[in-house]
Amino acid sequence: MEELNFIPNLASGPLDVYRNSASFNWKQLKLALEGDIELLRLKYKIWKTLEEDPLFAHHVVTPPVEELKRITQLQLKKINEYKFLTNAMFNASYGKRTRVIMTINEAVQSLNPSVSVKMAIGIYLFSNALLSLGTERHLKFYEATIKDRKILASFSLTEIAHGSDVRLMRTTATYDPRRKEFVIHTPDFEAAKCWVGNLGRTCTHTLLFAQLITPDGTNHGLHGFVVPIRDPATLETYPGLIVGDMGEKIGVNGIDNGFIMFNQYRIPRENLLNRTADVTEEGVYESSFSEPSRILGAALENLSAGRIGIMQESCHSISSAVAIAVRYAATRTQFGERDNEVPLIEYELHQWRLFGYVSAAVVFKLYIENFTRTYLSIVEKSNSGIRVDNLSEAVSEIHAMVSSSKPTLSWCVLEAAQQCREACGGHGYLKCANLGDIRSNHEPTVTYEGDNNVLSQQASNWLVRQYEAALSNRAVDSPLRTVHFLDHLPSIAKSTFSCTDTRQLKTPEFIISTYKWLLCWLLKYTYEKHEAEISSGRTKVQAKSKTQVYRAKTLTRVYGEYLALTFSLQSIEKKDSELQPVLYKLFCLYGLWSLDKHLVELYQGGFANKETAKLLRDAVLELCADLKGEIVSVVDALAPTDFVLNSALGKSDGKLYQNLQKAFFSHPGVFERARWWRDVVPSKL
Ligand SMILES: Cc1cc2nc3c(=O)[nH]c(=O)nc-3n(C[C@H](O)[C@H](O)[C@H](O)COP(=O)(O)OP(=O)(O)OC[C@H]3O[C@@H](n4cnc5c(N)ncnc54)[C@H](O)[C@@H]3O)c2cc1C
Repeated sequence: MEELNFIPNLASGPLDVYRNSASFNWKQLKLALEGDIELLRLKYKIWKTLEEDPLFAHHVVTPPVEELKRITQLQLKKINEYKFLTNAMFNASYGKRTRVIMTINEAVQSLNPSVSVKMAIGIYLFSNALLSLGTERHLKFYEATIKDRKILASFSLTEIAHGSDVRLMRTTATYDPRRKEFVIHTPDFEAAKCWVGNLGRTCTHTLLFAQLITPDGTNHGLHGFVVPIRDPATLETYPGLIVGDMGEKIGVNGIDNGFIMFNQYRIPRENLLNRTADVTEEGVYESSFSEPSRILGAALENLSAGRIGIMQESCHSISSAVAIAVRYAATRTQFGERDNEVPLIEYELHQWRLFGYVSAAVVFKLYIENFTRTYLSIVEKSNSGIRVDNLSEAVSEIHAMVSSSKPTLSWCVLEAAQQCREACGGHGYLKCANLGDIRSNHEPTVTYEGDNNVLSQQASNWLVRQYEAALSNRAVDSPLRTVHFLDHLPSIAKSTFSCTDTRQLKTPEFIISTYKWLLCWLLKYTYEKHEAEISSGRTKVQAKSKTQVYRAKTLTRVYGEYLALTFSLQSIEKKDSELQPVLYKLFCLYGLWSLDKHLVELYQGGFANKETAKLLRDAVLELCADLKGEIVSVVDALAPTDFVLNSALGKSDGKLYQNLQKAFFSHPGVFERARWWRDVVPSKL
């Protein structure tokens, strides 16, 4: 236990009543959820350092948008100066270094999401792209970004008229062999790049995706280019560019999202990221697929790393939201019998509203920690040229996993933030509760790095392909074994609900086998509809579109939940025996609480009988009741420090009304007469 002394103890107070009934030590659970003591130590070091720095002090009143952008940029500069990524960590193996970078990102995100997004795009996404899409000639940009921090980058893909459908983007990069340069051009406002984080005010370079055109007029499709935007010394944009800031958004206002139009803007030929394809000095296009395994690894990294980062951040957002709402529920009393007021947490309705989300937070954390390790080990092997069996299939499977999990997690976290806000009643609506900021800063994650509904379609396409293979007795391409159960399709499809007691439902075996049935049935339901649409004369695109609602979309969500369950279960099985009882309960609650939302499909497909809904819902409520004595310590394990949580309702001392009074009384001008009083009182004439 001494090894966990770097985690500050919690102040004694009203929450002790519930803390004392926990069956486990919350610090040990915290370590189990983090998965690595050194990374946990680093997180606490970052939080402590930033707490002591006035630049990171919280704002009681939201500053104007332009000021938020200034502060965010200054905070990023300061974080660079702190050098949380030490030289030793920087020189460690790819897997270790990336885990450290991800931890720094998570720690910063829970304090100020705008800074972490700024850092993730401006430093890590860009430098990763240089390594994976570029070659030796781009190392100077890499060093200047990640080591010297002289470059702050942005990522320009989205255009005004095209976002999800990237193929039709219209920004061009035409090669001019005379001057050995690419000429970047924006034909009209609809083709302006937009939404680009860091572009509005601050970035020095952008990673631009544009249609590459050779002198013979051939369009070779979208390629990546490093494009200088501003003079780093003055932040003046270069001639030939029209760059603007997009103005106020409904969250993450510290980020300067911008738009840009290029007017015959020239960049050197060498700025094309040329790992997979190049243009010779004379203007001949050459594809260089000399090392297919490395190229695939590179593609994998680019596609998935950013979305994994979003999922890690989502885990932090849901952890903070449930910590605030559960601590509030344990200290806030309302109603009761004979003047004996009862804490909200005692009400079954309140438990049901919140505990499912607490279980989701735990399951997601364990899932993402486990999955990240698997993912990084595959990328590391492939980058270093070590043979990875079925790499191409693994790349497709990981893409499907990420494309289903990002929607499943980010939507669930958004629902959680809203439910937690409501569970704190009117006080939850105060800025000082922090639930509003958590919600609105999290919200765009369902859209950026791939809109959730569009990503879902990519995941279901992969799933249906595996189903087709299983139907025709071909091998399922699932090196990570996420759908290897399709080899037993006929027997799974025949299974039905046979439980007679809630105890039989509250087991990983029941939950996992029910999910397998559900996936098999949704695959059949989606596939058969698609085939029927094709038979009726629709095109493939039309048929895909007609299978989304109730079918493919639900299939993807269920697959995302199944992944969270199977990966977290693997992790729970290896945890300390003292922690396992509570972890299994949380696992079962998440599984059954999620299955409750799929009862229609369980009945529709003939799995359920007349007892199913009753037993399943009884089991959910029993688990909620069982977890009541544990839940405060569970959220203690999930929560960051009080400074980071920044909530008058969710402080770990549980002194709800004292903290609320302090927040009210310290609000600037709280007791002042309105400065504008003269404008509104009746004039004396
Ligand atoms: C805060 C924020 C930061 C961002 N940062 C960046 C950045 O740094 N760089 C960058 O390049 N971009 C950035 N973006 C843009 C983001 O990546 C895009 O908004 C996203 O890819 C979606 O594209 P879109 O907005 O054009 O939506 P559209 O593609 O127009 O989609 C609109 C809606 O239609 C639905 N839809 C689309 N196609 C289909 C279909 N086939 N079937 C059914 N429904 C469909 C989608 O689900 C969506 O709900 C950012 C966006 C936000 C909000």
